[in-house]
Amino acid sequence: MRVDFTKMHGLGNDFVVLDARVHPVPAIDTALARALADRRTGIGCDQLILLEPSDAADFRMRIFNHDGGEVEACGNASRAAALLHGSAASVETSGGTIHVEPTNGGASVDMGKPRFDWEAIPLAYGMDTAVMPVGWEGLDRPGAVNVGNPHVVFFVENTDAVPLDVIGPQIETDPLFPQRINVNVATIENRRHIRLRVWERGAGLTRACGTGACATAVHAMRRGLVEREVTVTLPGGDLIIGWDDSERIRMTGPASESYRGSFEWDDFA
Ligand SMILES: N[C@H](CCC[C@H](N)C(=O)O)C(=O)O
Repeated sequence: MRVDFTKMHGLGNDFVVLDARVHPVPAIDTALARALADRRTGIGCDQLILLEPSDAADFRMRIFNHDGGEVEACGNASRAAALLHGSAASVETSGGTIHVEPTNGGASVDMGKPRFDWEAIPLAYGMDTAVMPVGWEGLDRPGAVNVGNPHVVFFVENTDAVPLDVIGPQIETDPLFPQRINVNVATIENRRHIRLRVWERGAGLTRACGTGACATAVHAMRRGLVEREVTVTLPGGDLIIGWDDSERIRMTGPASESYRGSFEWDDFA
């Protein structure tokens, strides 16, 4: 069976998007998602995105990481879905319902409210998630937050000096995080600017992580380090994150379509 796809990205965090609202898409399992995402033998992407009809929202978005695991949220893909959809929409995800709105060259997304309690992250045992009494190889006292998916946030003097390719997977898979975790290392440049690098759960180092930018921004705000609207500079570019009195996080940034293609499903099944 031939299946159409759209190759998209948000600041270089790239996706293969399948749209089951316009053509049939067979069931996706971990092995198939991993095979499609493989950059040598598959189409290649950080995340495989499946759009489907929804009874609870304008459409549903399912997210499969590079390792094939299905996860709850993907900020950059939310903007790509908005671009593809072409108008404002509510989007059902397993991490909650978000609201997307296309803008000139990208989209603005209401990512909902962050959750800070340890059971919501989740952590394996209770602790203060604002400044956690834990550390790994020189990275310590992080914050943790769930923004649809789980994140741990470290503030450091210089993000480029952190061997994130080495320490990221150690933290991602630490037993403290029963569902693993996305690892953010951030430098506060000033009260309106954060520099961020992310080791993503199930995908590794990516050019950008939308939920990571949201998690990092709200932690910096919670600690009083930045204003309630900041620019977050990732290796792939900038996102604007706001967190207003409604407690809902708003992320604004670019999204792009790279090309369209099709593949033989049975070649990967
Ligand atoms: N690796 C993330 C999913 C993708 C998040 C990232 N691509 C984004 O833009 O938010 C996780 O396992 O929760």
